[in-house]
Amino acid sequence: MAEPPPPASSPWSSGRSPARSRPALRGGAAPAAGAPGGAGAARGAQPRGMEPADITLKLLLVGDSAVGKSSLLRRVTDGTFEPRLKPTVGIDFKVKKMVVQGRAVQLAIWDTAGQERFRALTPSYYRAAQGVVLVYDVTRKDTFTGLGGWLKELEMHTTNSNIVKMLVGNKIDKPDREVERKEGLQFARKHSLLFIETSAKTQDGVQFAFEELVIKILQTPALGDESTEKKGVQLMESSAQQNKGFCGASCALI
Ligand SMILES: Nc1nc2c(ncn2[C@@H]2O[C@H](COP(=O)(O)OP(=O)(O)OP(=O)(O)O)[C@@H](O)[C@H]2O)c(=O)[nH]1
Repeated sequence: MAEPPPPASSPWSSGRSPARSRPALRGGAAPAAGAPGGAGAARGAQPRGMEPADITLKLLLVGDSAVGKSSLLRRVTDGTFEPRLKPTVGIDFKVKKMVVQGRAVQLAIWDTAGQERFRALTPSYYRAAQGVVLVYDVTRKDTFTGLGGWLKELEMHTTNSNIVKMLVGNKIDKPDREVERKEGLQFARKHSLLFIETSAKTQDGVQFAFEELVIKILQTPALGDESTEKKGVQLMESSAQQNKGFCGASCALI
């Protein structure tokens, strides 16, 4: 079925991601924050049974290269996992529609490249984000020790002082853990972050992480208010009921 017609000025135009291998940004020609570079609008007949989204939220995924940001994005939006995913070039973007606490929410999730050579591209994307998912790999200590740098970068570039930050320790399915859960929890407490451990491979904690982030954003008045405009975006699915109530060993939200 065709994607719904987007509003002319909507940044969430197509719900489709630019090709993963295509640099979304080149030569400093960054699209405005909130506007996916080159994402064309897929126009078509409005499917039956859709409800308009109450809220649109912009979320960012940041963290070192290969920690699993794109895999988390794929898992939460498509329900898939690719064992040999290529590194993100520039910026990737996908839309996730969910119902959280009875409210139709549309998430525009931006996946930034972790590789150093793309770092200069990302600051403009931090603008107007309501939530950030800061990801490290529990099997690579260096990705954990580097978190301070990511927090500094967030402080420097985010325009929203109330932005909700979630720390995610990913790849808990792997046996060779280098970062204990309690270390992640301590770091999260120290920096007032939500915290959860996940596996994009097995999907443990993934849906729950995004739901909790959304709930926290909705509970933050300055963020909830500015994002509650109806933007005419249509919902085609409601997936928030999946994994409802998941809170296994990996879950520790503060
Ligand atoms: N076992 C396991 N492998 C994972 C998991 N998440 C991601 N991977 C793998 O780790 C590799 C890197 O994952 P990506 O999702 O591309 O990492 P990224 O953080 O987006 O990397 P950049 O695009 O370079 O910033 C891929 O081969 C994934 O298949 C996980 O939860 N468990």
